Amino acid sequence: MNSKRANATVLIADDSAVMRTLISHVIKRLGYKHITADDGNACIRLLQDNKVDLLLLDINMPGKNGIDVLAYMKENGLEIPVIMITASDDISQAVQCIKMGAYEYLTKPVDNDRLEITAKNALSEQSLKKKVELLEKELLQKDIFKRIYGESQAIKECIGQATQVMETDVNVLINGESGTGKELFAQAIHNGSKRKNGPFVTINCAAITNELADSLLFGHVKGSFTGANSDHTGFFEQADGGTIFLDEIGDLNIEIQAKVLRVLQEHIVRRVGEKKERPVDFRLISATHKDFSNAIETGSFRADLYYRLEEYPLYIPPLRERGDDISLLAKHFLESFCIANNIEPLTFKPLVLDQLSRYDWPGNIRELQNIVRRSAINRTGNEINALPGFLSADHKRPKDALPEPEASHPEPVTDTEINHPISAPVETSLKDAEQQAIARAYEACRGNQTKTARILGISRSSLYRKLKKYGMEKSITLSLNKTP
Ligand SMILES: Nc1ncnc2c1ncn2[C@@H]1O[C@H](COP(=O)(O)OP(=O)(O)OP(=O)(O)O)[C@@H](O)[C@H]1O
Repeated sequence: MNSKRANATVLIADDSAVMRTLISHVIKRLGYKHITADDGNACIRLLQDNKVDLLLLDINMPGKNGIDVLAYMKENGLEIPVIMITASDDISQAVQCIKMGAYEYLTKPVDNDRLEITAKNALSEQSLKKKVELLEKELLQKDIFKRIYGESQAIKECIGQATQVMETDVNVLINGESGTGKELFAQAIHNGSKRKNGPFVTINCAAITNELADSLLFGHVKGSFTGANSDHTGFFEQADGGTIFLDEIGDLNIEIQAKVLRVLQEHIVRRVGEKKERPVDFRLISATHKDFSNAIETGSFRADLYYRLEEYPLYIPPLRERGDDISLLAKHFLESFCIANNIEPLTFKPLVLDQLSRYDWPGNIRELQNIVRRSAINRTGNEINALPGFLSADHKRPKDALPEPEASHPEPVTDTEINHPISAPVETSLKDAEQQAIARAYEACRGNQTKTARILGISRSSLYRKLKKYGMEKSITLSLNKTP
């Protein structure tokens, strides 16, 4: 017997003790676990408290009857197969139950062989349904993230997190260096959300001036100021039913921040020159490459707005932390370039791929894309064999430097490396101890943030925040680069 089905739990709900015993014997013989309820209310309680795979449900029970239980399951989205057990004069009720979604009905006295077959079929159909749902989800995920290339552990983690959050309506704050793909992720989250058929409105906050902010964000009515020649729908209203993406949110002027906060709290906008309030239904995704902790400390960014934006933080790692993704992306961009420009397929000489992978990519994927295009244009044959002066010397890593950390080439981290006792004096503050622990783990993992976070038992986003908070990111990176 399939071990998954052997673990199945069957709930038997019948007010007759004799029926419960008879059915339990059959279920036991099939190798399934069973629990029993003697009325409809007990059945609902057991459904609430247990993971039930199959329900055998009597129609006529005291308190809530079988039909009430079915109605409860429907209302609460409980998708468990139900086999109705009914007296032979209750066929019309049984038919009603099938219409309400029950899998099958059996009449009393229950024929054991029929019960066995029906229970087995119901469970295997259910497991097949779950497998199909899972496959559909995987296909959907592939489709949604199809523009995001990468096989590294780091990017897979980002896709995993984005998949989890996309079905919800929480605000997402995407953090990462410029050119890492923040906008691509924002779009993917929208495409995978229940708002996918609604608009996706992108605003570059750095480009919004104080004078135009109200009108751009909230709209205006004709004649409300000089030059307002017609009504204008603001960005928040344009995003009604969809997603608004506030890019470079860290650059939003402090005065505008207060206004954005109000809209986030109330989901109401008022156009300039109009008294009427308009409800707006949007989901907010924002992105920044900035360090918010400094901005909050210096008063240039409102803490209350930040906490609203960051209901779910998503950190996109820089390209240099994505190992083999550099070659993978370079080849992808080269192929796309050839197709788009109708030129014969080109390849990279291994030496060039090696040079690309030993570069720090301060401009991340955007920079890689540009360099691939330039090298394709400058090629002499079908193979790209040089990158004439394209890579800035400041960001090249010497040949004998440690390769950038990546999960697909994990550097073994020994217990002794990570389990150094923190030899701090008793009077050392918690903050110092935390800083030391992070520094040790970070160095032991050779700067691999994913591994560091795992070792410290915190999420990547928390690690990222802590590194920023202690101003450690840059100093640690520098010290790692100096490692002989
Ligand atoms: N994983 C990826 N696979 C393929 N293309 C990518 C990937 N990530 C980013 N790109 C491409 O790189 C470019 C930059 O991406 P994007 O604009 O999303 O980055 P960003 O982090 O929002 O940049 P900025 O901070 O400058 O706004 C785009 O052309 C995008 O299509």
